[in-house]
Amino acid sequence: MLRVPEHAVLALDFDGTLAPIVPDPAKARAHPGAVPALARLAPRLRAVAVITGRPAEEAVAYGGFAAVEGLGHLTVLGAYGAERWDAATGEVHAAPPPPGVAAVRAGLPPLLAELGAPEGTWTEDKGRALAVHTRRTADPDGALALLREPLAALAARHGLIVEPGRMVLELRPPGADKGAALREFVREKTARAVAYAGDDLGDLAAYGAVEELRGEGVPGLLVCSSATGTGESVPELAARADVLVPGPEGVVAFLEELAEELSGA
Ligand SMILES: O=P(O)(O)OC[C@H]1O[C@H](O[C@H]2O[C@H](CO)[C@@H](O)[C@H](O)[C@H]2O)[C@H](O)[C@@H](O)[C@@H]1O
Repeated sequence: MLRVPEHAVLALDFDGTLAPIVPDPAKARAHPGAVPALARLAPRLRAVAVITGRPAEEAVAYGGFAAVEGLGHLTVLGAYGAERWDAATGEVHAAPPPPGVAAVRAGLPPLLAELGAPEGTWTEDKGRALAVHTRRTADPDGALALLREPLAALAARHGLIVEPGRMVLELRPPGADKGAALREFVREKTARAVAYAGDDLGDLAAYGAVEELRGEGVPGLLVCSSATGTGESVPELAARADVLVPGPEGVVAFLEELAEELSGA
């Protein structure tokens, strides 16, 4: 990446990587240093993308990514790649959600009541997916264990899959993942090097894409935004990463360092 920055794609996850984890998903915001660091870096790279499980428009708003000098060509791939926002147009492109999403939306409240989902269980309606969060319950891991199988069964009945994450089970359509989204973005930009930073299970697919690209001769760098000490780290991600940094603060420091190196290049 440092050797051919003008041919390199940098892609990053949002929650837990660019934005610190907070109890209320609606209050998540990019680390204050994230946008300035990306704005310094982006003009020196082929392209920069944020690849997230969030709806694209929400990630743009919570990230503060719109109308930023230096980020005029940023792309946000939301809903695991099913939605796309480009800073150059300010438009979001997405296919309509499949009908199974409406069926799951209707089926979730009675199922959660029937299961006795503990107080604090909260459903985030993302339009094309429903995410059931347990972070605000007294026992988040216990609540996840209680809900995991019944939610998987509900999702399967309506043609959806369950995407597990940090204190969340997301019921979403199959067919998109961060790996496919990253591969397609690298192809579109005809990039010759790639770096990806993530923190959660949903990022493993993007790690896989970078590893595949390496096999095809495209140099790749894997960065893990580690949640060490929180009980939420993903050992598989950490084991496959080239660089381990302590959460969004560490990611920002890493981006700043990279920007510094490239400004001297
Ligand atoms: O792909 P990402 O950008 O990492 O998005 C994954 C999910 O992130 C959000 O949930 C996570 O962050 C919340 C805010 O810090 C936190 O409260 C929650 O426990 C985490 O799982 C978001 O709410 C989900 O919709 C995203 O799919």
